[in-house]
Amino acid sequence: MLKYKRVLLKLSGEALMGADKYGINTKVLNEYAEQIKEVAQLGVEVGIVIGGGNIFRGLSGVNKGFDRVKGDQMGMLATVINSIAIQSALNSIGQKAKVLTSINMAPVGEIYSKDKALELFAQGYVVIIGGGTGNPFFTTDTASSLRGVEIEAEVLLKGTRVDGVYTADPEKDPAAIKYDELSFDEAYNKNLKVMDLTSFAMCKENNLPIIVFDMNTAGNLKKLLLGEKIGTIVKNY
Ligand SMILES: Nc1ncnc2c1ncn2[C@@H]1O[C@H](COP(=O)(O)OP(=O)(O)OP(=O)(O)O)[C@@H](O)[C@H]1O
Ligand SMILES: O=c1ccn([C@@H]2O[C@H](COP(=O)(O)O)[C@@H](O)[C@H]2O)c(=O)[nH]1
Repeated sequence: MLKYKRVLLKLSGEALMGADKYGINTKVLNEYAEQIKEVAQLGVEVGIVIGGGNIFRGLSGVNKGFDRVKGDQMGMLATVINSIAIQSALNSIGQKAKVLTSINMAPVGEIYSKDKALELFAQGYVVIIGGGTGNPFFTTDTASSLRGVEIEAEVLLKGTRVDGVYTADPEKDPAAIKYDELSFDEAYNKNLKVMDLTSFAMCKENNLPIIVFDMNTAGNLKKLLLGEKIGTIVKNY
């Protein structure tokens, strides 16, 4: 039996690079598409927000002399490129999927609205929301909490390349210890950098639990949706 009927899946842009140094690794892309199709076919309504770190981040632009707002706009466009890639990979394996964008850019995708997203869910589409929040100075983590709350998702699934939330960044500190669960307050107060603070705050205020899990292990997404305990859950207690 399904544990969650409607979810917001946040995918890491950086994880989409796989072992490459830049851009989209098609093997990873296709594996993600297979996992998403598998749960969509079970009847789960899946909204997706994907990052852009495999292509461009506003802050790295600042280091190279770009104006922050322009850099962030470039970053938001990077998330649209990733969104189109996911849509295309899903379509090629027979899964209906559409991109909605937070910035007006038809014909790439229709402009995002809650109503449009729900209409597409009812028609069996996976809905990919590109362009972040549409505003600079935010991240796709915050976009995923915002869209997750808006579409009334039951959970925000953060699929990434680490298998949960740790006491410190596990990619930098081998002594870091994994949590099975923790509260938003703990995550916020300990400044655990797996999600940004704005995103944690938005989920806390709106009571949207987050599960951080390893999206690079095939089958994990399905197991989660069927109720298996994978990754780390962050929620209100
Ligand atoms: N306390 C922590 N626990 C787990 N991961 C952490 C922690 N602190 C930092 N991280 C890092 O957070 C990363 C996961 O975040 P995310 O999926 O947003 O990746 P990203 O590189 O920021 O991708 P994006 O391209 O979407 O911005 C992990 O790869 C990990 O290195
Ligand atoms: O609402 C948003 C979301 C994203 N950005 C910019 O895009 C890049 C890529 O997103 P990540 O979450 O870092 O993967 C981000 O660095 C910002 O520059 C944005 O401006 N507004």
